[in-house]
This record gives sequence, structure tokens and C-alpha cells, in this order.
Amino acid sequence: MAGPFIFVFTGTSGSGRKTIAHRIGSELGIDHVLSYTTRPPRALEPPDLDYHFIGKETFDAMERRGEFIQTAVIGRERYGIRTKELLQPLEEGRHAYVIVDSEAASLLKKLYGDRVVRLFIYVDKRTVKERLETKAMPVDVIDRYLGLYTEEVVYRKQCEHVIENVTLNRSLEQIRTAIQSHL
Ligand SMILES: Nc1nc2c(ncn2[C@@H]2O[C@H](COP(=O)(O)OP(=O)(O)O)[C@@H](O)[C@H]2O)c(=O)[nH]1
Ligand SMILES: Nc1ncnc2c1ncn2[C@@H]1O[C@H](COP(=O)(O)OP(=O)(O)O)[C@@H](O)[C@H]1O
Repeated sequence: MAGPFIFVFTGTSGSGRKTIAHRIGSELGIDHVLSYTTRPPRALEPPDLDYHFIGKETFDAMERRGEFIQTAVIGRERYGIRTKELLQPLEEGRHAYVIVDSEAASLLKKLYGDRVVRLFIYVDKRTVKERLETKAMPVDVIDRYLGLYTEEVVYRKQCEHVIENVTLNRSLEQIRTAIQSHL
């Protein structure tokens, strides 16, 4: 078996990256390395599922101690992945997955080369809007995602795998096949 690998779920915001990543991660037994963020949790967003929610002071202190492999400011909030938490599964021979934007995806590729497999998930803009409205996502978040779409979608050209998430089961099948092609 090659690896261990870092599977990087990236793509357009609201396309289903978290949904797909968690389903495949738990099915294939891949460790999720959560990002830390200063963004407050949204209604019904549980702690420690998608993010570790922390205060700005805690984030700053962690950054000063050099704990993050990278950080980003997105929509005025800060995001980062802790180096130690990313490296631990790899050192213990286990694959890991993260869910990040194109900037972090590129950096991880640069740092870890063939160990990094980028899975780009997208759907068309209208579908993003419809899905998020159905789930009662705040309007400002939907607007931000739609505003980012054109800039985000071009990154697919650089990714190892590209999946249009129309039907969830079909997307899961495609991702499963893509991941297994590396194992
Ligand atoms: N660069 C970078 N991006 C991140 C990190 N963690 C999460 N992201 C991305 O930042 C964006 C955060 O958007 P947000 O609306 O708060 O959360 P979402 O519900 O995960 O889309 C998403 O595109 C995430 O994939 C990180 O550590 N670094
Ligand atoms: N194939 C799909 N069909 C319908 N709804 C989906 C599909 N994939 C994801 N969703 C829904 O779309 C919304 C956004 O998904 P999410 O995983 O949060 O996206 P992202 O992490 O890319 O922002 C969620 O409400 C999720 O349940």
C-alpha cells in the first residue's frame, strides 16, 4: 500500500464537500483532521464535527506558538489546521482527510507532493442556491458562496479528481473509486 495519504476535499462552497467527506471518511476509516476557526457555530452546527470553534485570543495564541501549518482569513474569520494533528495519523500509518479552500489545498500539495490527493467537488451555482435555501442557510452566507463561485471553480483544473455532486450516491461512488485508485 502506498501512502499514507492526505485526502484534500476542496471545491466550490456549498457543493457538498463536508457531506461527502464525512460519509467517505467514516466508510473507509480515514481520520478527519478538523480545522480550527474563530467563526461562531451556526444554528444547529455541532461542535467538533466540522470545526473546532475557538475564540480569537486562543487562535492568536496558537498562531504565535507556531501550531498551524497554515492559516486563512475567510469572510473576516480565521481558519487553520494544526500541524501536529495532521502529521499524527500519517506518522502512525493512517490516511487523513481535510476540507479546505484552494489556497490550503495548494499549500498542502506543495508541502507533501504525491502524498496529497485533491478531490474537487462542485455543482452549478443555481443548485448551490437551491440546496442552501432549502436548508435555511443564512442569506449572507449564500450570497458569499455565490460570489466566490467563479473564482473557486477554476481550481478544478489543478486537482487530481473532479466530481460534480449531482446525486449524492453517484458522487460517493465516484469518490470511493478515486480514493481506492491510490490505495
Ligand atoms: N485555507 C483554509 N481554508 C479552510 C480551512 N478550514 C476550512 N477552510 C475552508 O474555508 C471555508 C470556510 O467557509 P465557512 O462558510 O465558514 O464554512 P463551511 O460551512 O465549511 O463552508 C470553506 O471553504 C472551508 O473548506 C483552513 O484551515 N484553511
Ligand atoms: N448530492 C446532493 N444532493 C442534494 N443535497 C446535497 C447533496 N450533497 C450535499 N447536499 C446538501 O447541500 C448542502 C451543502 O452541503 P455541505 O456538505 O455543507 O457543502 P460544503 O461543505 O461544500 O459547503 C447540505 O445541506 C447538504 O446536505
